[in-house]
Amino acid sequence: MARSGALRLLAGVRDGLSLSDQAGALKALPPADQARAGRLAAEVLRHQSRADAVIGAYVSRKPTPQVADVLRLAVVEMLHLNGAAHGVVDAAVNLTRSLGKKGQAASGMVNAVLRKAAGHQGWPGLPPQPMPDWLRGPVAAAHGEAAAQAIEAAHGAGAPLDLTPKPGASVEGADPLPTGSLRLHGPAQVSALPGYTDGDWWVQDAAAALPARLLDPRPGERIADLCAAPGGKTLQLAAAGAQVTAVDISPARLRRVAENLTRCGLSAELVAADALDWRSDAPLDAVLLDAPCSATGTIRRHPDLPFLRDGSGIPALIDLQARLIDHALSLIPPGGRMVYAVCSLLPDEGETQVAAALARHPGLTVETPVLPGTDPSWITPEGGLRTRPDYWPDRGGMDGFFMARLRKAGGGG
Ligand SMILES: C[S@@+](CC[C@H](N)C(=O)[O-])C[C@H]1O[C@@H](n2cnc3c(N)ncnc32)[C@H](O)[C@@H]1O
Repeated sequence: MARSGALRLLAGVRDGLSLSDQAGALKALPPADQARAGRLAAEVLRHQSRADAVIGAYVSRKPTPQVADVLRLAVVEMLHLNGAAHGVVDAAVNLTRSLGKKGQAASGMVNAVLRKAAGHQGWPGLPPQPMPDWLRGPVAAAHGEAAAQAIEAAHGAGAPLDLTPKPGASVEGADPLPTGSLRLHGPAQVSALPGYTDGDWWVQDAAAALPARLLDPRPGERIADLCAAPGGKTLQLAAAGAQVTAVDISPARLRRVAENLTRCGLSAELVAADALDWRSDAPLDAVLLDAPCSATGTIRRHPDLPFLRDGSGIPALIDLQARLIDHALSLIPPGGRMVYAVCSLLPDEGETQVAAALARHPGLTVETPVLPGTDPSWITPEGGLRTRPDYWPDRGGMDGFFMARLRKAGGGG
């Protein structure tokens, strides 16, 4: 059942739906099968080019998209997830037969191809799935070819589960990371983990937890968290004792902020608004702007992203980010601070945005990030902090983020 669920999810991605858009699509399956279907679909997307290389060695004619997904799923199960060949091949043949007349005609071919693929020796040496050209070009230009390959390998490895603990909280069995996050390896049902109902922690990638730390919130400070949902950074700011206003354009996504705050026993003011139109009633001490972006730093956990995007939306995002930076700066007093962050691998959304903001705002400065557990080599020439999926390879990587702490001209600070 999980396999047919995975195929349904893959067909959805080919139709332009993200895996998270399809969260309700498998409701009829038991929860464990839904979870396994999601994991299988994600692994196929992470290794599609490698699976296609294996399949290509044994097919004489290009299979239909549906049959291609059955073949890819079986190859990934056998060669990557160490599934027992006989069970995987039988299941794939049955799934092919269930695809109607064309499937029945293809089932013999599927059986023959997969029996040969089961003995394929070259899987570990196959190159990782390449990033799409619109992403690979700028990443390789900024960081070099070796880094682009290392990032691709990190995308293939997927992501562990990171938690941000409330001050003083711990989670049994989780590895503490140098930056203060906790890391769990292997699949886990989040709501069944110790401390979930008590709200001792929330799910947040280790790199995603850095922008709020960079802002260095103090108890009692009034801080606006712009573009706040689902609220990982709002929770960090509130847990540090700040008076937080969380602004997001999406009321539905803000509801998730509310749920997370309630579970963790924290509070913040929630405002559903376009951040570009929002102004605070009372003076602010600081702003955190986690701007909407290409999300290309999160491909480890969202392997569907390269299949759904073609890069055409990026110029509009870059324009929006620049306008949000200018507006955020208008919200803080002279001498006030803001952190700009994006979960993007693209310099145009990170390093270049900050360089452009410095040029637009005379007197604006970037403060060198000093964050426990981060490496000085992550600091960029603009004075921001760049994280990449290939960092911490032995620990399981981290999301790609760019962040910078900006100090507005004037004031005493
Ligand atoms: C990268 S996510 C934010 C993640 C969040 N800061 C966290 O840590 O959980 C970007 C968010 O920006 C919101 N957004 C996009 N455009 C916006 C705008 N013009 N004003 C306010 N929020 C916006 C989206 O609804 C989305 O929730």
